[in-house]
Amino acid sequence: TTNNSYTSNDQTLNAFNDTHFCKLDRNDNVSPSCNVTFNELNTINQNIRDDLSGLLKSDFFKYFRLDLYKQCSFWDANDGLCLNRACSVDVVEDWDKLPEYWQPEILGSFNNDTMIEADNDDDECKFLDQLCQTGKKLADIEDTINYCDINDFNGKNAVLIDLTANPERFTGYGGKQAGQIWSTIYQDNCFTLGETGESLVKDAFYRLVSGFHASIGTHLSKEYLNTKTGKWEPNLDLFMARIGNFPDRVTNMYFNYAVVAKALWKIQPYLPEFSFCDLVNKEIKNKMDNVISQLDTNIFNEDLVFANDLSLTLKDEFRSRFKNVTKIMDCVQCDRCRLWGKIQTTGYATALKILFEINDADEFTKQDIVGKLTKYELIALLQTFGRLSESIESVNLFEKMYGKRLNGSENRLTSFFQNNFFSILKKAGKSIRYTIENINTTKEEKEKVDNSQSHAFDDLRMPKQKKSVPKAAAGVGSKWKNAWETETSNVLEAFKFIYRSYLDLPRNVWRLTLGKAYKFWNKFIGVADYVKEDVEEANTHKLNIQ
Ligand SMILES: Cc1cc2nc3c(=O)[nH]c(=O)nc-3n(C[C@H](O)[C@H](O)[C@H](O)COP(=O)(O)OP(=O)(O)OC[C@H]3O[C@@H](n4cnc5c(N)ncnc54)[C@H](O)[C@@H]3O)c2cc1C
Repeated sequence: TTNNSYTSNDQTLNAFNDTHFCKLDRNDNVSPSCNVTFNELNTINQNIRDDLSGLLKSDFFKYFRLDLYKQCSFWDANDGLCLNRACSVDVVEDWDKLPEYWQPEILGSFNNDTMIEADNDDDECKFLDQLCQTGKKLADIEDTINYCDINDFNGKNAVLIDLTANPERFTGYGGKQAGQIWSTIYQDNCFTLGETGESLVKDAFYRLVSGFHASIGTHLSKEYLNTKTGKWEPNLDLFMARIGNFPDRVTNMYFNYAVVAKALWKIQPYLPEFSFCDLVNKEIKNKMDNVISQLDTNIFNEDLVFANDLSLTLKDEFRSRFKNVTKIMDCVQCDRCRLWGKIQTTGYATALKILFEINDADEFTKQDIVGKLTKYELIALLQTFGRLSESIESVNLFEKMYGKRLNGSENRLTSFFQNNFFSILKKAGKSIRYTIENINTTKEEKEKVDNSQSHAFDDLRMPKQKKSVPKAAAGVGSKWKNAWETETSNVLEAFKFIYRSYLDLPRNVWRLTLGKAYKFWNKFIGVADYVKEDVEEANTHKLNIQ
């Protein structure tokens, strides 16, 4: 099933105009369980970005093993194959180029069966032991504390994949099949009724899934194929239609960032005990340390999600439902999407295991759980954090693009002609209508409208929309006086705008022509296009119509 072309249809443009993008209060906490604001997470993310990217591109973290042909256990998933080139995965075939610790002799034969079946003394066990220094047999790993199937990565059909050669981006996968997967995942959010703390657990589960979904949507909008230029570039309209217009989805991405960050923070004390193969050990540990030391415990309070009196059954249910989410990735009919879907769900599953299964008061369980993490869980955890880090960076990028478009500097000439006299008159007309309607609407009616626009998440404080029209005073006389003052100021503003626009026009046209001429000349003589169109800001005068 493919959904190859995305054009800005009317729905998108309307969505863009009515956007909620700027209505998130960046100084609010991300959620009741996170003692950190959106702004603080943005700063943390900026500080760790370079080290994290370097870490994820290192030979140790950039390879992953996965069985891309595992059968979907939920339904017959043969009704839609993604045949786009972008859906495919390039697997590693040139083994000679791989670092020593990924060589088949060290990994163990790919024809061996799953980990559980693996002989305790075989090379793969030794390799994993070397990573975590557990000295424990793999068959000992308790499956009752896992939030994913950790055998997924060792099946006989598992292939080795270089993640840097297969970035997560727009693939064209979508339609009924992808929709079915998402709706099945959201249905997993139906917990047994009547359990204590059910709503918090349900809320956490929903946020995790929605944040994961939003993060994918952000990546595919950030790296979208522009079919005209053949380049991968950010698509603001697509981002707004899928994520930007939904503050709860943006919030959920930040929530997921906090969850995974806290899990990483929790394993930091055990970092010296990890052994990442002699060659890269020190370098990897330094980088991990640089990243994790920027995080702190307040980012997320896992104890608030699973309340103390929470019954074990509800926790078991949470675990098995999340396991289902990781399993349903086998039904994704686009290999590239399945790869990243599996990595991220495994990353979340690992974070949940660290957060919810470790008993802080019991040092033995801590060491036991962290010590038994497999290489794949660790890679998935870091890669998932990397995906979320990029999502947050992208949200900030899209916000800048959004601001630019709103201020009209993206297309100055178009914006100039859009703001011609007639559209100003139209805006002024709307404004008069709005003023009169506002005067005639009773206080109760206004409150009703405001309440109907309230959002699903109570903890997400959305600043009330600023009313630019002055509040009508009690008397009818002063209402008409206010309306008259507003309208005269609008008419004056309109005339000022037109006057300034005609003054600025020759200069803006000259700058635009010069910019284009530079570009054309560079293209003609074949040098890099170093002159950006927005090098010089054009003179713009903002229209302040009320
Ligand atoms: C596991 C998986 C991985 C994928 N990876 C990729 C990829 O790498 N590249 C790619 O191009 N496509 C990928 N896709 C496809 C992509 O997620 C969309 O399904 C596809 O682009 C079609 O989008 P859509 O607008 O029809 O709505 P969908 O994204 O399919 O969403 C279905 C419905 O869910 C609701 N919804 C949407 N987002 C959220 C949210 N964050 N929170 C709550 N509700 C929401 C909306 O009501 C929406 O109509 C993947 C799909 C899956 C299932």
